[in-house]
Amino acid sequence: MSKIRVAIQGTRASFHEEAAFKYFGQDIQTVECETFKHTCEALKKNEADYVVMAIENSIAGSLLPNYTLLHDYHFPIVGEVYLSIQLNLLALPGTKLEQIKKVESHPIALRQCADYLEEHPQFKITEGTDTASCAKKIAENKLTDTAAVANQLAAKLYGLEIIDRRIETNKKNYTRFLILSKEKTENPKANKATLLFQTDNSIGSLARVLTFFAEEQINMSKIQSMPVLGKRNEYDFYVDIEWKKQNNYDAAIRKTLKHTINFNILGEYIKNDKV
Ligand SMILES: O=C(O)C(=O)Cc1ccccc1
Repeated sequence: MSKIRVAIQGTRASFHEEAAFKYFGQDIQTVECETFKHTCEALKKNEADYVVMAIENSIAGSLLPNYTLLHDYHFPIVGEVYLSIQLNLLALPGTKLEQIKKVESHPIALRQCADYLEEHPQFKITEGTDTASCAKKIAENKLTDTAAVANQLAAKLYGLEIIDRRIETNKKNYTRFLILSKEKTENPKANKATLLFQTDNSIGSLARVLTFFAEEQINMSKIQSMPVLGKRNEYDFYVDIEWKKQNNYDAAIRKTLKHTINFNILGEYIKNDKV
């Protein structure tokens, strides 16, 4: 049987692939894409079955351009995965820390080990497209003066050595990834949903909707607003909600539908408890 094809932004062994492994298991075919938009295009053109897309990081916050992609492509969200972001300094085997002059990684990863990098002012820092591509470049070009900030998976895949382990500032730092597919799948065990709607620009219009959730014992785990393109004072609200009883969810949706504009359920899926 052919493997599930999963599109990720970046290179094999990046955190996106680690997230894909956590959700689907290791027996998948990773489709490497240059940008997040390319991952959506791969799904649209049937070159992939799923997209794994980071949406939020505990340090860097929401990845706002990815909310725009959710809006524009409208692919159903079929799952989520939280990944603990554990960062290491990777170099060619046998390299000593004293030899390292340059450090390269994804901007979020660099930000997450800011304290460590400040302690080593001799490093010249460069941003790359993803953590794993920086590791791969060191291995392919045999760069003896360069290190990458990346995960253990990248060390293993590209034959690099971890010369400093767990260099992230905050050890409880995580990223939330969404799993997108082309088709909606009914999941009777779903206990979380992402909604997208607008409210009119009047007093209490959003507050009223939030009250419906409270009345139905529904927990709102996140709200993100994004301006509606070309319309001043109008916003799209992306709301994540969690429930215990299906009838509470159904009732809340019925009420919300009546009091919002352009109401959409972007996906109903199983909540991934944080790592
Ligand atoms: O560069 C990577 O490995 C990615 O997948 C992007 C990223 C970087 C840091 C934290 C989470 C995701």
